[in-house]
Amino acid sequence: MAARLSRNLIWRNGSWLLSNPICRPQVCCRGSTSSGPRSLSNFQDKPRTVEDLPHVSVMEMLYRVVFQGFYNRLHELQIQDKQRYGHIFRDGMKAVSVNTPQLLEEILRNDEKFPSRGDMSLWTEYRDMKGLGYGPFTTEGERWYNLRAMLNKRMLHPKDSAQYGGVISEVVTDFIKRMNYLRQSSPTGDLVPDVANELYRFSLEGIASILFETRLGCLEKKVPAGTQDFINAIAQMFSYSMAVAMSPKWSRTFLPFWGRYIAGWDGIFSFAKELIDKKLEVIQQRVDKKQEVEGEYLTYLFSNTKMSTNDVYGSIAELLLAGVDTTSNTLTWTLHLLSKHQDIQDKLHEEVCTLVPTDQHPTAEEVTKMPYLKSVIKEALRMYPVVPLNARIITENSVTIGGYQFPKNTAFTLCNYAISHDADTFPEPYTFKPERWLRDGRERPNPFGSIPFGFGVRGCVGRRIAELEMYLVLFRIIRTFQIHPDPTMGELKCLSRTVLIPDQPLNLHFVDRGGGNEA
Ligand code: HEM
Repeated sequence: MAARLSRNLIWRNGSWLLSNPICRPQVCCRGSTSSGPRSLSNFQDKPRTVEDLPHVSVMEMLYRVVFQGFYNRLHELQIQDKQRYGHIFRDGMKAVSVNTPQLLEEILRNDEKFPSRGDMSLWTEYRDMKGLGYGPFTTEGERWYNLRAMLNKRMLHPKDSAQYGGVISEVVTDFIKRMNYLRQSSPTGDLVPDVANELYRFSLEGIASILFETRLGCLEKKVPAGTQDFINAIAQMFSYSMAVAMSPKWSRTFLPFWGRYIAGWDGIFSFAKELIDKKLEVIQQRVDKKQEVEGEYLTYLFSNTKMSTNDVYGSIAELLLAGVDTTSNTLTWTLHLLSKHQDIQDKLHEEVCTLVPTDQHPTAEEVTKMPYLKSVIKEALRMYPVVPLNARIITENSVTIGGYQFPKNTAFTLCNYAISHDADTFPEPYTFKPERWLRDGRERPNPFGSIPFGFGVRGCVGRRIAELEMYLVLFRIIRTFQIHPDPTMGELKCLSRTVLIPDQPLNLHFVDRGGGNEA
């Protein structure tokens, strides 16, 4: 995601550009306009083309992003752009932005056999330099298709993810213990500072226990040194990616960004390789002794697919990177929203207490059948779509979207944030209302109004695992604690740093509900 977002703002040869700019249309065009979108009823005999769209000039985009400070509030810019330029327009990077559920559906229904989100050279360059394999983010075309066929198994279907319920439950138990330790160490006896950081540790521990089949110790009082280096390496790689994308290649020898960016990747891969190699050794020993080889995800990749070790390195690293910030920030926003809505929290508490006996931990099957719990997460993802922006490039054919005809290789920017705040689809779009998603006879919103995990064959491979992690941990947090806001904190705002993150550390009070089962 980071590389994709950075791609949107790449400075090359003195100008901002998108690596896959729109081709010049071959079809007839009738003059351009920047005065606003034309309604579909204006559609006449000849198809309208990209030239007929309202467009944002490069200078205007630069002014807003750099001088008006929207570079870390790109989600807000989506809302402003929608008001200014309408539902479909050419953005400052020459891609076509869409911001309604209907247009999003039109684009995604045109997904090809091998859908593409666009250039990932920021990530592939490192892999090429070091001779490493590509993972699901960086691979394209038929190779991507074959890779996904292997990765999807044991991950994509709810039945596949359910098998990780036990592993995740153990991580949840350690997380609750840690929350207790932190709150009890606080001056008030119930305050947990910087909840997002704790949820980051939880998500990393959770995904690593599935992928590497090993525990990293992120939830221990002191994180082991190797794990801490790995966490720092991820942060380093992400924090220098924008600077690397924006600086010309010739500056790499004297500006510090490239070296630090590469050092971040080195740290990520060396940690992942060490764990993968250890696992490979264990599997090999079992194979040599003709013993049955059983295990979780990594064992499956090695023993049931034809993936090379190099490709496993590439895929595991990308799964890991995609799975931590997304899950942890979604949980952060969910807890923030629940702390502000005690009525919704009470309703959720009632559901979790009714459906599972209080002396038992919930199973994967149980949590995935809880309508209110699922609606709470779905609504949090609607209000804070952690990936606020996505993309598609239609490479094979020309395509008609919203009555406009586009040549092949047109890049589309999918404005997830503006779409999921569309007032026609979601009345009171800035109000937290999990009820919107209940299947209790009421009319449900257009499904393309909120697709936080993307869509189709290129959609999120980790969706079911992320959902399971979030349901299991939220269930046990709500059963154990009542969450209250910290009144000393100011209003929590949202920043777009590849994913949507809070603009300040979120502190919350975790008041023991007195059930006695975990506290
Ligand atoms: C709340 C949690 C998560 C959200 C909201 C999320 C969202 C997304 C989105 C929007 C995409 C792009 C899909 C598209 O283009 O249609 C994506 C792709 C991806 N996600 Fe997730 N994700 C989450 C968790 C995870 C987890 C836990 C993993 C790993 C286990 C993961 C692995 C991936 C990978 C590998 C891709 C690229 C797939 C491809 O290009 O074939 N994600 N995710």
